[in-house]
Amino acid sequence: MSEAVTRTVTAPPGLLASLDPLLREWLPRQRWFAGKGRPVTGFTLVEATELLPSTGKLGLYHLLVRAHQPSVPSHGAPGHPGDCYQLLIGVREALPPRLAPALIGHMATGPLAGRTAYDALHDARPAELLLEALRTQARIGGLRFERDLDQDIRSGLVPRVVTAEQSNSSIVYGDTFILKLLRRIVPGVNPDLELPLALAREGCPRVPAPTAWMVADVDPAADPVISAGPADLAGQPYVLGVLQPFVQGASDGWELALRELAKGEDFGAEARALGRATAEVHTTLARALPTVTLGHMQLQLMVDGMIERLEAAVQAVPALRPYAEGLRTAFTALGDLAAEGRTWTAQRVHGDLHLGQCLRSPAGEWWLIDFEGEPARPLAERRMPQPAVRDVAGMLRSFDYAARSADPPQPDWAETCRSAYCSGYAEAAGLDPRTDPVLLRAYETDKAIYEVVYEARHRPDWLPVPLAAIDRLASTGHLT
Ligand SMILES: Nc1ncnc2c1ncn2[C@@H]1O[C@H](COP(=O)(O)OP(=O)(O)O)[C@@H](O)[C@H]1O
Ligand SMILES: O=P(O)(O)O[C@H]1O[C@H](CO)[C@@H](O[C@H]2O[C@H](CO)[C@@H](O)[C@H](O)[C@H]2O)[C@H](O)[C@H]1O
Repeated sequence: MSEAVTRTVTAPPGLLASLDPLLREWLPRQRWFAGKGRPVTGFTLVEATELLPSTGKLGLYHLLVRAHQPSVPSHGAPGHPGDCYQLLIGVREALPPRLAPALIGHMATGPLAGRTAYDALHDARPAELLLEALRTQARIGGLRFERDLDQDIRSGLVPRVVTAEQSNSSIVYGDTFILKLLRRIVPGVNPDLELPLALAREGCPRVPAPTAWMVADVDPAADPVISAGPADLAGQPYVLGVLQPFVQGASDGWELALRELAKGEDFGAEARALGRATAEVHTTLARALPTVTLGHMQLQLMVDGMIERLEAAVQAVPALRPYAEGLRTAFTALGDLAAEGRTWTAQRVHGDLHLGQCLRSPAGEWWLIDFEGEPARPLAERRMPQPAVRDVAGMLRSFDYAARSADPPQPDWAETCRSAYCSGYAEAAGLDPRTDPVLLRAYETDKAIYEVVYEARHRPDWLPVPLAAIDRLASTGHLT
């Protein structure tokens, strides 16, 4: 800790007021904005830290803001303060052309009137500043930068922002590290840091070990979610970002699968290796963190949750309505098994496993990333032990997604992958997920419903992909 740099700084009063009209327009256009399709009517400032003073050529502010959206059902509830977003706001006299895509807008009023605000993640200097803060374990205002001292962080690595479609935002440093900055921030232990740290402690080679991380200590009185919420949240840090080694030259499983499909090539061997990698991660998580036995009551709660999500999805996406009854049987069948006395082991899982979360290094090793879980679900739910089959179902859905995205669709390709994946999983875990078909079907159905809602919200052109699966799952109970 001797190297730690501590500075106490807050952003100028009135900054949020000047940004308010710009952010109302800019925020909803961002890929990572969770409240799509509904206007933002204002903001609450949860945290503001000046990283570079605006007196210089470049001002830099770290903000946590809650976006008010009264038309979002939960946000309409009395006192609901809206989702909290992490913003890194750069302020310049004028934007150089290379930063034009990062423009937020020109501030007309307030302490920085006449200046231009932009998303500073796209700019090298702010990105360098974050890495340096992590390297030196800085404390700046309410921001705390922590690191694993056993891993070396070289200074001066050149940053570049990742332009891929993401739920968060990432910066790659010299092909050595990748910093993921979470966008929607939830107070409490974040599985995207918690699980990779636990896996690293156990020496699991399938997951990049966190090198450094960034958290905010927020004044409970500044965040309406804490001041009005459960007492155990007060004092919990807000996890803002995680730095981890960059797997150089890696392709993600989704790209690879599409490439093989386009060439008409078999993906069975890779699917099998992926099954083994998933099982290795599951086995390690079960060793590192508590497991529980789910009895009738817990299972019934889980089934109720699935049915509630189905009902909410039918409301949100009317195209689901004709399938609702068929889909429901997947969940009631699971409830029936539980009522007969079946029990299941539950453990910590990835929670949103799909081909895009798997990276293959040029040496052919598979890595799993992004342990955040499904971002839209409450943190407490994402951190609950669950049957490991949940992740298996996510991957099985992903093979179907890839096969459906091919022109023409390739159902046999998906079937080969699905089977190879389960065999690989069984080899490493000693348990074949296909021996539990009712649970697997319930989870595949739950995931396909989630995907329908996700696509309707984020990528409406993709909606036919999960809807095709819904059609089969509702009528036959099988995906293929
Ligand atoms: N350790 C890593 N090495 C190489 N690339 C990575 C690594 N972690 C993430 N990526 C790349 O960044 C993308 C986004 O990362 P991810 O954790 O999935 O973020 P998000 O939650 O925003 O989707 C991944 O699809 C992958 O291409
Ligand atoms: O990677 P994220 O954590 O952002 O996950 C979200 O976005 C995914 C899409 O980018 C989405 O995954 C769905 O589409 C994939 C193809 O693009 C497919 O491989 C997955 O099987 C399918 O679920 C994911 O559901 C969502 O949470």
